[in-house]
Amino acid sequence: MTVSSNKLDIAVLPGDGIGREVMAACLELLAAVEAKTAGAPLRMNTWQAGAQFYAESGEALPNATLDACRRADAVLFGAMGWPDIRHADGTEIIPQLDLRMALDLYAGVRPIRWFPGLPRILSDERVDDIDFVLVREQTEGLFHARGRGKVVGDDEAYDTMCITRNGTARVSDFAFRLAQRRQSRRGQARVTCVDKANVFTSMAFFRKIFDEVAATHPTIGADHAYVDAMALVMVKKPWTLDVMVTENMFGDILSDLAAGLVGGMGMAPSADVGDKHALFQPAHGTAPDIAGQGKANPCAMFLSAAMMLDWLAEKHSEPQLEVRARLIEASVQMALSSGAVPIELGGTAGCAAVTRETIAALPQAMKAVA
Ligand SMILES: NC(=O)c1ccc[n+]([C@@H]2O[C@H](COP(=O)([O-])OP(=O)(O)OC[C@H]3O[C@@H](n4cnc5c(N)ncnc54)[C@H](O)[C@@H]3O)[C@@H](O)[C@H]2O)c1
Ligand SMILES: CC(C)[C@H](C(=O)O)[C@@H](O)C(=O)O
Ligand SMILES: [Mg+2]
Repeated sequence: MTVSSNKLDIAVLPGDGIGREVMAACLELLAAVEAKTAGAPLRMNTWQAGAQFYAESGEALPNATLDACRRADAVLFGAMGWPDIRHADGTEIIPQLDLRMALDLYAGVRPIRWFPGLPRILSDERVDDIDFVLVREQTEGLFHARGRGKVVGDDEAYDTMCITRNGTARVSDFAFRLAQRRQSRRGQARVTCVDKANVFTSMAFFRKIFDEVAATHPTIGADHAYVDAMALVMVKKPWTLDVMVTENMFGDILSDLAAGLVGGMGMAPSADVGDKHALFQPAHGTAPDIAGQGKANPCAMFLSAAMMLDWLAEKHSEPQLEVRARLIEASVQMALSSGAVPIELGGTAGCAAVTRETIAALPQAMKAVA
């Protein structure tokens, strides 16, 4: 790690499709933010990986890229995968899953927040209060089956769910510690275990371990919900939710549902966090339907970069990086509420316009953050 030189190394992996477009916009924003603030400079180094790179070179995640991610202080990631580029078994080239495993990024942190001023998806005015975080276990669950699934004859196929004590305990503990930090801001906090413990042994085990961890955090509320019922609550009263922790596949599905509540995938940032490493990426994919058209909403990428700055600020005791994170959030809010409504939300602002307006809002955001 590079704290001694006071520079922080960021491995930048733009990936495929709109991953490249939102990453270019994000690097522009980060440079503009850095030019206006003190604190450690970020040294951005771009590395190859992804489906397109696989099609060209036969490698999805070259060793040089993986090593750079291991060495870096953080990884900033666009999106990877392309529906036409697949392995022989029909699955896709998605090296982000290899990165999650290699760097042991066990907590998928997916915050969902409403940005006032945007056209509402739900008519209820309490959507303004939507502010929850989905914490997704990311190293096991049903994704344990990746590369291990089997087809028997041509009649049956099996993928196996794996839930371990350690995997569940550490992600549950992560969720409670996150709730604790939110409690200091909001006055109360609750972690909901989202499972399917009414049917599956593995899920009853997940809940049992969650309950054991909850007992070690007596000041934070804890409850449970079945994943199907949670899908309903997310749509009917998402403003009641706080922190949720769930199995890998459930978290993948619910996080897209959650993004829909606040405008779409372009509003959903995320962080893949481990004990040593962290990777920051929008929750969305490469969006082949709009790639190359300048229509991508870069806000999720911008907000993921803000999450990276917060994580680096805490890890390296660099409060100026936290200021930069607040600046990005404030300027995104100002750009959105001053009329740069992304195409995804029914507006006319493409990737370039949202980026331009966000950068233009920086001076005003600096006054608000000061
Ligand atoms: N983190 C990742 O890298 C990641 C995540 C999901 C999917 N993928 C991959 O991406 C490819 C496409 O997957 P998909 O279509 O299921 O999901 P997707 O997230 O790429 O797109 C789903 C829908 O959301 C829209 N969308 C997504 N991001 C947007 C943005 N920033 N601005 C505006 N609209 C946006 C798309 O246009 C599309 O209509 C697949 O190859 C998939 O495996 C990668
Ligand atoms: C692309 C895919 C492997 C990935 C996942 O399923 O985790 C994505 O959907 C996500 O949500 O980050
Ligand atoms: Mg997903």
